[in-house]
Amino acid sequence: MTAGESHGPALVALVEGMVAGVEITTADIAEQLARRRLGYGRGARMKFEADEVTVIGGVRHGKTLGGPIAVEIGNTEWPKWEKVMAADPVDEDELAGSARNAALTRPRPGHADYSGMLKYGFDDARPILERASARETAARVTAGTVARNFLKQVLGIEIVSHIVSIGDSDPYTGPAPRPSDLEAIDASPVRAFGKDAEASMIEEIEAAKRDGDTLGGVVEVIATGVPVGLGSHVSGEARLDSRLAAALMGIQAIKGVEVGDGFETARRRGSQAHDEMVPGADGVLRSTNRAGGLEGGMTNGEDVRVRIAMKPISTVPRALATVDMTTGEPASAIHQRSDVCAVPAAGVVAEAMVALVLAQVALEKFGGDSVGETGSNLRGYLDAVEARPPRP
Ligand SMILES: Cc1cc2nc3c(=O)[nH]c(=O)nc-3n(C[C@H](O)[C@H](O)[C@H](O)COP(=O)(O)O)c2cc1C
Ligand SMILES: C=C(O[C@@H]1CC(C(=O)O)=C[C@@H](OP(=O)(O)O)[C@H]1O)C(=O)O
Repeated sequence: MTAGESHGPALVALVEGMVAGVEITTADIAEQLARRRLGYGRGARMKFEADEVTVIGGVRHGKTLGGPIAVEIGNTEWPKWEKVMAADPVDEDELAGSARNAALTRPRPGHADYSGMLKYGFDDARPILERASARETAARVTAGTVARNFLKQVLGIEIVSHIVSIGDSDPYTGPAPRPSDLEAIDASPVRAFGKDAEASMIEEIEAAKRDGDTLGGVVEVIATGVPVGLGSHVSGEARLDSRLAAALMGIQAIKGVEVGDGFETARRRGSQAHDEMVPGADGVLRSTNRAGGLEGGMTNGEDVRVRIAMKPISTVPRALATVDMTTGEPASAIHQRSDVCAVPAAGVVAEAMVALVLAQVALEKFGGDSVGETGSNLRGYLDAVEARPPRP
């Protein structure tokens, strides 16, 4: 669970259900938050604002305690917004003349402004955009860091993402990266895995910037070391593919989720769409992973691989046509500043969402209250699984 507004004093992330003994520090969270702020095409706000991490509860001397974990992500820009976003009533005089407090009455097509103003009964988009803003993803990345550490320390699962394309750039078509490639990917200004794809993405962003426009793109997330049998076939809600899709679609501006080869699979014949099995020395082997590690709503022991489609940023500098909600007249949509492209950041957020879902299904399967107990439950299961089928 997360709480907090974009220009509020802080965001809060609350993680429930994590076992005791997971190693996690303020520095681990800060490191993941720093990754989220990077990326060619991000707006000015990423430069002047900083995330201040304070772990409020659930962790002692660098290890989780088994209770809810609460983390505050303070916003260094708060002093500028103290009055405009105050929780308690503020004297009208104190707000008079404040540009920041001026009512935002020209909803941006593509953002939450219009529907939110009507649904929640506001004449000003401020109360809507404050919570709709993807600033909230800082809290998700924070929660995801706890899940990420748990997955790595207990199950050996690691997660990497990279940007496949931005706007109409030439998509990356090479082999999927491994977790050991993460540092190189983060060193790329667009979080690309491959120099050709990187150059094409940067070109797209430059062109959009010149034209006062914005861009979306495609992100791929890969989880390695995932044991067979997470998730379940027994119901729609239990299927891991549906849970991953819901979590990823829940990220601001994500409009599509693809599992494995996804839409491309729909164009293939069955003989070319699935991942054939052959007996190997260590069990069943697959020469392909078109399914993205998921069959029947369960992991099949291969890498989990998903892609997401992000729409272009809706605060378009060359402002889009809208209607002023006060006068009913045609108008230009709100624009003060914004990201041109936030796809690289969305990749880091997507890693966090995948980590949270995988941690949840792993804990459903293996249970336990401590790293040791969950680990021994996992080992018992893996011993049973590894004995099947008999080796030829
Ligand atoms: C990391 C990230 C950064 C974003 N930055 C902006 C931004 O600067 N300006 C903007 O209008 N939308 C931005 N968005 C997108 C909005 O949050 C999103 O368009 C809005 O929530 C409406 O999208 P929806 O239809 O998916 O809810 C960003 C999204 C993400 C994931
Ligand atoms: C602050 C963050 O992202 C913000 C997400 C966002 C939006 O509309 O989603 C709009 C921008 O904020 P503002 O309109 O105040 O410039 C981004 O900077 C962040 O990611 O930390």
